[in-house]
Amino acid sequence: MRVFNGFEHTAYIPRPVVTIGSYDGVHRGHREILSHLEALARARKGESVVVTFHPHPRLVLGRGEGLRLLTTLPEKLELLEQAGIDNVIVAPFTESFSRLGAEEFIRDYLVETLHLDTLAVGYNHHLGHNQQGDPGSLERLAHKFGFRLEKMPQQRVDDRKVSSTVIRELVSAGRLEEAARYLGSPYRISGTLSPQGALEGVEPLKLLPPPGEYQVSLRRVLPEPGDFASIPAIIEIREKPPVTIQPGQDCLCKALSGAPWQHAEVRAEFQ
Ligand SMILES: Cc1cc2nc3c(=O)[nH]c(=O)nc-3n(C[C@H](O)[C@H](O)[C@H](O)COP(=O)(O)O)c2cc1C
Ligand SMILES: Nc1ncnc2c1ncn2[C@@H]1O[C@H](COP(=O)(O)OP(=O)(O)O)[C@@H](O)[C@H]1O
Repeated sequence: MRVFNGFEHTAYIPRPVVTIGSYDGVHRGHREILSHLEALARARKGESVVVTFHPHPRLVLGRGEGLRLLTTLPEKLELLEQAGIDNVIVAPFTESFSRLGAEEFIRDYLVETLHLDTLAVGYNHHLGHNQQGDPGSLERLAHKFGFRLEKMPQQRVDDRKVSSTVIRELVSAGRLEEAARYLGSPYRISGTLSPQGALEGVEPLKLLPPPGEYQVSLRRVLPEPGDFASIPAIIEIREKPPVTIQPGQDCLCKALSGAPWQHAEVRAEFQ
């Protein structure tokens, strides 16, 4: 998978089949779009492209109060790679970028820079300034600029709509099995293992489950020959400091002293 930092750094992509969004969590609704994107790219003899934003739009637009994310950027990229995506463009989301209208954005970036073949969006997708570009106006723009538009129906699990918001609520309530069902894979956190077994450097914006002890399966992000694929561990999420969260100070991996992966980047997957 190729990752480009911004549109100005993209290389040539043949017949781009594109989708756009925050993709926080890369949940089952997202995955449906992604597998459709892959199938379309193969059928069109092109390549799949996910355009995602960093930082999360809500943090830039002043609606990020208390927002915690299901995935850090590296976690999101790993999940997109596992989904078989060919290219990801990480668009720096700034205030001035957010002021672009849907038409301007599509013309300048998707048509003139990428030369897109197809745009695939979910049933409720909005883009552009103040989210003015709804699926109806995207249809008009597809006609005007001559690309194909594919709209995906809503995905439900247990007869409930899958969304990043629903999954954030489940994780916040410690309902990690249900969260995993909506995500399509276990909820995970990443950090560096200290010799004392603490998980350090956890992204401050990462959503953590409530304080308590949890069974996890721990694995090295970059496995080395001879590594166990994963080892069972218990993670203790501590009460968060009241004002700011210092990276690494809010969770502790117990029962790992003597574990072989000190100083290594690890992922803990909640059971
Ligand atoms: C060019 C462009 C401009 C955007 N401008 C805005 C904006 O003004 N306000 C906004 O909320 N989202 C904006 N977005 C972000 C998307 O609409 C994004 O999908 C949305 O913020 C998702 O928000 P949610 O997670 O709160 O549903 C823009 C996206 C693009 C591509
Ligand atoms: N449950 C779902 N079913 C189908 N598509 C979905 C679902 N949830 C999100 N999507 C689509 O995934 C794409 C990326 O969504 P995103 O911008 O991350 O917002 P969301 O917070 O809704 O997941 C959008 O095209 C959106 O319509």
